[in-house]
Parts: sequence; structure tokens; C-alpha cells
Amino acid sequence: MSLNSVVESVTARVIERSKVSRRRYLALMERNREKGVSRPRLACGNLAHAIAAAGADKPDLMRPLDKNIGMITTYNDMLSAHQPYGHYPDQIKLFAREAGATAQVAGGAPAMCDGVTQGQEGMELSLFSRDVIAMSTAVGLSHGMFNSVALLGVCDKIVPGLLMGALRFGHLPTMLIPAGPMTSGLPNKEKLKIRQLFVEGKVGKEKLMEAENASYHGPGTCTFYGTANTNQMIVEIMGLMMPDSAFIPTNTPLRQAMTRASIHRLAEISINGDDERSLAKCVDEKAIVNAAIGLLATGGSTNLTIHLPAIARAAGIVFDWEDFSRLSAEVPLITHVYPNGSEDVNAFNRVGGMPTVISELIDADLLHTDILTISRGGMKDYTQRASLSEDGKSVVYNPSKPSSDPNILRGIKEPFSSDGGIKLLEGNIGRAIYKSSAIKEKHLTVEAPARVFIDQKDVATAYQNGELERDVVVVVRFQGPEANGMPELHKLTPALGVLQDRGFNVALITDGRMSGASGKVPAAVHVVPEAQDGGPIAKIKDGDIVRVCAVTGRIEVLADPHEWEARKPAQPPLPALGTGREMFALMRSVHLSAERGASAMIELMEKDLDAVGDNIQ
Ligand SMILES: O=C(O)[C@H](O)[C@@H](O)[C@H](O)[C@H](O)COP(=O)(O)O
Ligand code: SF4
Repeated sequence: MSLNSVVESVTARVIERSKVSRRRYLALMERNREKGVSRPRLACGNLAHAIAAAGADKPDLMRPLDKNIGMITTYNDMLSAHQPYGHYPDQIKLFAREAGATAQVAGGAPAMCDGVTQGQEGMELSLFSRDVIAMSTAVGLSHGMFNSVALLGVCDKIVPGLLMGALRFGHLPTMLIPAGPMTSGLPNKEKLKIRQLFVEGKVGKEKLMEAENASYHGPGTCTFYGTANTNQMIVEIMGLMMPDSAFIPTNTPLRQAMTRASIHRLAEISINGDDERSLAKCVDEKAIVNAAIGLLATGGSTNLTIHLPAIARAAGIVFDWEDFSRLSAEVPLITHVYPNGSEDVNAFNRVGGMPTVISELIDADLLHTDILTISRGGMKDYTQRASLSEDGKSVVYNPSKPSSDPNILRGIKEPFSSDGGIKLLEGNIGRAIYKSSAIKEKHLTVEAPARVFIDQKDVATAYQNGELERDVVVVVRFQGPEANGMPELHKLTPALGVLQDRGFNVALITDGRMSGASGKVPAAVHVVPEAQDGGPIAKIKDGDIVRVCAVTGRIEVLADPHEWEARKPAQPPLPALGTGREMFALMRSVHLSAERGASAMIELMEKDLDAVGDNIQ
């Protein structure tokens, strides 16, 4: 059968739009490979420093053509998802030696836990920490010692940042090494119920703390389908990790066997390996379109509508919200994982997981199957289910099966909805992203008077004072990348959820973000242009009748057009200081748009790339 015509046409549009930037990107990667810093081209002094502490690996590292894996690790104890990485480097060195290679930690990158900073000042550093991660990745790889790269990262800004940095060294074969989900604890729906009881004053802090600890109870990725697990999904569907490796639970024999298999494979695909596969060639327009299709089919985090365009641009590819919107109309939603459903990613993995999703999408001609992946057999390998060999030391693959639970994962012919979970809304307020997959049908259209805020804490106060006990469109503005770093406003979910449960029509509009774990309450997020940029969201006044409609794709103030046109935007508040926020003024000072990926690094990098043009030396 031939590929779906909409997928075909969106891909052609992306290729056409990216022609010049992609050509220049590949030329630069060729330059990196042929003339860039590498072990054979290091001076003796450089090399001696790099291997001084390498111990038994030193003789191998002295041989310039041997295979050396560079690890970028984002280990810390703040993210339960990254805590397992603490013991990965030593394991990876062992696995590399088994494959006739060596491995060194090239460098580390910071990782913020958005769960720790949610609702706190640190959340205003979150989005731009992605650029810091990308640049930290470049610092590590700039040592030039490596024939391939192992990226150790899972969560929100970390995987996008690692890929954005590694793509600037795209001549190097690269693989993401996942660490896997935490075992299931208190169900997410239960946790939200107790949070709502807490904001209603019906349970105390002790009960809430008990519930939170029962939910987040051990090492591994939080088990809702938020940004972290959406990252894992897109990296797997792009073929940048071993097949069926994203959702193997952390600290299990199969997880360790999969890490071993990953490193053995990485040695094979490395420069000087027998099957070289560079990151630059793997991440092409078709792989980016496949990632967008995976996001839509699984109802993933809205944050990927910012991260995927940024990752694409790091590879010279221009992907935008129109592309998402066109694909969304064509790609059915086939999974219901919290916040889109009741079950978590462990249940999703048990009933079929990524191999079943990929099989369903390929069978429906909704995925490009002719992309270069790190797995030798290409996309068909990603329809295979991984399991532990008899001796418990290696991974064996078998054909995947259809889902064993249609409440969590369905066949493409009987989807949860005929279109993907993400919509583009437009109107006199601007353009916004809306995740419909987690919203009940009756809430898809909300028309109510606006109540305008510039700080999420003021929303909580207004709720506590009973000022929101009505149909209301809550507008929280000056939350965009240039204003305050574009924080997630996920802490608003319990209070707005209580209002919705009481029967009020409630919606949120913001130029900020929501968490991938946010659901239930209709939210038009990432509004562009942002208020800080004088966007019309800055013109909304308390009492304006606002309509947020995912059915018609509209987001608008129902005001007299002349009066609306004549309105002056509200003035921006003073910048916030403290918790390091003033350090990020550098990033916020760049003219950024969420739709273009909101990366200060890429906005400024492209100025250099344009200045050099085709004169790459
Ligand atoms: O985008 C995301 O998926 C979120 O940032 C996620 O990483 C964060 O962990 C949630 O905010 C935690 O959920 P709770 O705040 O509900 O615990
Ligand atoms: S999923 Fe979110 S809360 Fe959980 S470890 Fe990752 S960043 Fe932290």
C-alpha cells in the first residue's frame, strides 16, 4: 500500500521549506567529519590529557581508529527518572569493552525536575535550561575524542536539549540510552482527587503528602504520559534508541540487558564500526514527521509542539504548527494513558506498548518506513517486542501482538478518536495549541467571561476567595518565553478541576505552558504572539466574553472589532529577580516564538549560519 497522502504532502512541504537549511546542515556535518576535531587529529598533548585517567583503557584509546563512545550524562538525585543513571557510566564502560570498544564520560548536562519546580520560581528557568543542556552537550562532545555518542536522559527539557546539542555533532552516530519508568504507585487519578480535596480544604497536608509519596515512590520516570514519557516515545519512533527500549521498567534484568544491547549496537554503528549510521542522517524530515505522528497517535504532551520544532531546526529542518494541525486531522488517537485515560505507561507497555503502536501506524500507512534508524533492520525492527533471553543476559525480539486491552491501546481501525489529540486554535487572540485528547466532549467549547491574571499565584488566591465560582475563562499572560521563561502552570489544574466538577464551564488561556500531566481542563496554551511582544492576549480585559472552541479551532474575544482593534495592550510587569531568574535575561532577550521552538540558542545560531551560507570551510 502507498503512504497516506496527507503524510506524504506534509513531508513534501517540510522538505521543500527546509531545502536550503538542510543542505547547509549536512554540509556542515560533512565538514565536522572530515575536518573537525577528532581523536586522530588531536595533538599529543591533547590526547594525553584526555586519556590520563583512563586506566586499563589507555592502550585502546591511544589507537586513533578504535571505537570510543562518548557519554553525556544528566544524572542527579532530583529527578527520580535520572537517579538510576548514577551507576550507568561504569556499566557502559564494561559493556563497551565486551564489544571491543571503550567509553568515557564526555561531560554532564544539568537536568531540572519539573515536578520539583512546578508552581515554584525555578519553573521560570525550565524551558531555557533546554538550551543550557544543548550547549553542555556540545561542551562535552567538543573534546573530539569520540566515534559515537550515548545520551543518558529522559525528562522534559533534557531529551530535547541533548538532541539539539548532539545534532550539532550529527556526524557522530548517536543513541539515547533510556532508564525506564518507576513501578506504578498510587494511581494518578487518585492523586488528583486528593489534590482537589486538599484545595477544597477537605483533607489536610499530611494526607496530601502521603498521597504524593505513594504516587512518586521510587527510582524511574513518573508513570503518567507527560513530557518525559512522550520524549521516550518520540525517540523510539524516530529509531534513535533500541527497539522496544523506552518503557522497560528501571532497575530490572531486562532493562540492564537492554542497556548492554544498546552499547554493543552503538559500537557497531560508530565511526570505524561495521555499520556506521550518523545522527544527521537518521534525523531527517521523514523521522521528524514520524515523531509528530507518534505524538498525535498517543496524545502526548503539548510541550513537544515546542520541542519538536526546536529539535528539527537543530537538524536544519523547519517543522511548524500547521504541519501538526494537518497531520492531526489524519492521525487517529489510539492510546488512552493518563491524563488521557486512567492507566499509566506501565500498563500501556504491558498491553502492547510501542511495538504495537508502531505496527498499527505502519499497517495504516501512516509512518515513513524508509528512514535510517540505529537498528540494522530499520523501522520494521520497531514492530518487535523485546524480552529477556533464557540466560537472563541478553535481549530477544519477537513479533508484537495487537493490544490486549482496548481501554488503553486500540487498533487503528477502532481509535479513541478519529483525529490526533492536538489542535491548532486561531482567532483575534492569536494562535494557540490545545490538547483535546484529555478533554470531555462537553468541554470542547467554552464561552465565558474572562478573568485576567499575570501571575499563577493570583489565580490560586482568587479561587480561595471564591471569586471564580462561575463560568470563567482564566487568562494568565506575560508567561511567554520573552516575559519570564514560559513556565508550566500545571499547579492551576486542581483548582480549575474543582470548578469544572462543580458544573462551571472553565477554560484556561495562556502564553505559557502546561505540563504533559495536565488534562481535564480545556487549555489554549503557547499563545503567539506572547503578551510581552504586544500580542493581542495583552488586550483582553476582565469581563470580556471569550470563546475557546476545539471543534471550530477558534480562540477569540467576542468584542466589537473596531473597539478591539483600537485597544492598547497592557504593559509588561517588571522582571522577576531571585532563584537565578535574572541570569536567564540573556535567553529571554532574544526575539523568540513558541511556534519556532522558543530556543534562544537556535535563534542566534541561525544568524551565524545565514551569514556563512554555503561557504562552509
Ligand atoms: O511536562 C510534564 O510532563 C511535567 O512537567 C512533568 O514532568 C512534571 O513532572 C509534572 O508537573 C509533575 O506532575 P505533578 O506536578 O502533577 O506531580
Ligand atoms: S517526569 Fe517530571 S516529575 Fe517525574 S522525574 Fe521527570 S521531570 Fe521530574
